[in-house]
Amino acid sequence: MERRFASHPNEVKQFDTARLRKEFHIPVIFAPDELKLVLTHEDRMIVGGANPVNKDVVLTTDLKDLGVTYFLERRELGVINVGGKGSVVVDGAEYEIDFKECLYVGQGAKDVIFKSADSAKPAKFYLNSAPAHQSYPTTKTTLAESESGAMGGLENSNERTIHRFIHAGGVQSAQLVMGMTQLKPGSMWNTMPSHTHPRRMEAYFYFDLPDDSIVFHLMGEPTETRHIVMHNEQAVISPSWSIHSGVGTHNYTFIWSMAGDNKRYDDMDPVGMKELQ
Ligand SMILES: O=C[C@H](O)[C@@H](O)CC(=O)C(=O)O
Ligand SMILES: [Zn+2]
Repeated sequence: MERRFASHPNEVKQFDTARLRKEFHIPVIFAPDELKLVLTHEDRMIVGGANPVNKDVVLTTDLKDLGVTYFLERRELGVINVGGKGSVVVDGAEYEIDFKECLYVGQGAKDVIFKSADSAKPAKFYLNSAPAHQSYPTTKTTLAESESGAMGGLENSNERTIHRFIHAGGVQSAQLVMGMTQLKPGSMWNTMPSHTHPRRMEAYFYFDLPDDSIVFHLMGEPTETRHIVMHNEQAVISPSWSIHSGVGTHNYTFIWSMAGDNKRYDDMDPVGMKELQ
């Protein structure tokens, strides 16, 4: 497991492109038959992926990684499948998780195994895990069961549908909040006007993006914005003090996830358009 430390905004102001990418950009989420994990010290969120192709992928850890005997001993997990049909087996109970479906796995689950239904169309499980000191029930949510709503408009090129899976009013968790936003064709902007939430960090994972398209992800303090170029199926870490927004050369979908002091989706400090620099 890769470990990244947290960054101070005064230091980040000095970063060049390579350093910004090294600290915040996660270029590889899926590798065949592997579990890829990045632990950031921003609220100790883990961002990663499991991509079972020719064999199942097991959620493992060792004493050096988390200092526990099994991964979810003191953590909870959110999973969204962005690939072919698959399933997640949690302590012997199998949950079929199809494209854009979500599984929450509560603290204390000992054995978590990721499976693909068809190796020609492997499942791609995007993963987020946060520390948890209380167990909540393992729960699957389909797109139709999620709390969804329309946001934005075509005149601002940000017509999109938001799906909230794990949040205060949905699937219960200790601190993890997770959902997915799908942009309509012709809409390129997410989360503009932008916001920060000093009470929670956030991670974005961009997908449904053609190979020859990119997203300029925007980060930084509102008066010190920077960009990180994103390709399909890549993630980016947003510290609590940073905006997180983006504009693509094509429409796309992204998964957002947060960890921190509360689970209130609407707890955001809006940044006025005229404040941005
Ligand atoms: O704190 C919440 C997050 O930044 C996202 O949910 C924003 C988002 O999905 C969007 O505007 O499209
Ligand atoms: Zn946010």
